[in-house]
Amino acid sequence: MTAQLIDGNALSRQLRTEVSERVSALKAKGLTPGLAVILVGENPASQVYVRNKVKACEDTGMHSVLEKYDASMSEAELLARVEALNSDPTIHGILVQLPLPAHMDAQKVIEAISPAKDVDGFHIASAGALMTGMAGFWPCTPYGCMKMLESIGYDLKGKHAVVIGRSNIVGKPMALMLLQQNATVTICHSATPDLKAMTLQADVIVAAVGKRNVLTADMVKPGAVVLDVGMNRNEAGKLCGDVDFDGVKEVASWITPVPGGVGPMTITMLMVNTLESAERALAV
Ligand SMILES: Nc1nc(=O)c2c([nH]1)NC[C@@H]1CN(c3ccc(C(=O)N[C@@H](CCC(=O)O)C(=O)O)cc3)C=[N+]21
Repeated sequence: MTAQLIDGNALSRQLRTEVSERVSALKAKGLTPGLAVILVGENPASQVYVRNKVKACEDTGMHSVLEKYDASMSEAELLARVEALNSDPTIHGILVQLPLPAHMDAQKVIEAISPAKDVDGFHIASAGALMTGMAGFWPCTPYGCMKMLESIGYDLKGKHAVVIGRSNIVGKPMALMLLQQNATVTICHSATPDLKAMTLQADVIVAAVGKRNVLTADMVKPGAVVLDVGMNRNEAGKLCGDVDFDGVKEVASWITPVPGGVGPMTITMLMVNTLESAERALAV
């Protein structure tokens, strides 16, 4: 058997078209959604991601501001920039690109962002909203994974979902979103003694570790749905995920590729959150 592809580029195009239409409707009411992206330092991967985010804004008709600062910027200066954007009425979403330089406390900077503009969904208020089912912003990567499952008409009710990885940005929020859709959820991590015994029971597997070949074909139940959140490079410098794609695609029913899978969906959900924030601002 060969799995069908969940195409993150195609789904992103479709969702971004819907976003563009809602952006036009807001503009007709006199409001242009705006995203501010702050990049501190010269991390080459971050430069690429940030450029993609700004381009996605332009493509959907949103306003965007990219603020680039030297790695020597002080934490106090960054906090002052965040404060200024919090009170800027043309900005509905604020994203501080991670990782930040080592002399900064990333969580402290995130907590300085107004929860109303926390389109990354990293603020403790956003995490609390997700946990309790209140209105807030969902972190973009797991949110994109949920949209991918929705796109294939997958009903999570009564299914067993196994999440590999427990980060605040992907693993933990992913588990909560799957739980909200009535899946039985298992979170596996570096201290899980027998990962394969867990994944073999899974109807849905989300691999979010940041290490190649965490999931191989022998670990997957035939017909399972596999979502690959990994962003790694192989020896040849080629982008690859956490899943041994060539092996697992022979066992799974659906699988996301890397590149062209969860990555573009992350950016799409950032657009969705920013639009949503602007719509909420208008509703006030
Ligand atoms: N505050 C903050 N929010 C983030 O959302 C955030 C962050 N910091 N720091 C870095 C990570 C990484 N990230 C990616 C988003 C899209 C792709 C993506 O579109 N990838 C393409 C390939 C891009 C390429 O060729 O390098 C794909 O998978 O097809 C990748 C990585 C967001 N991040």
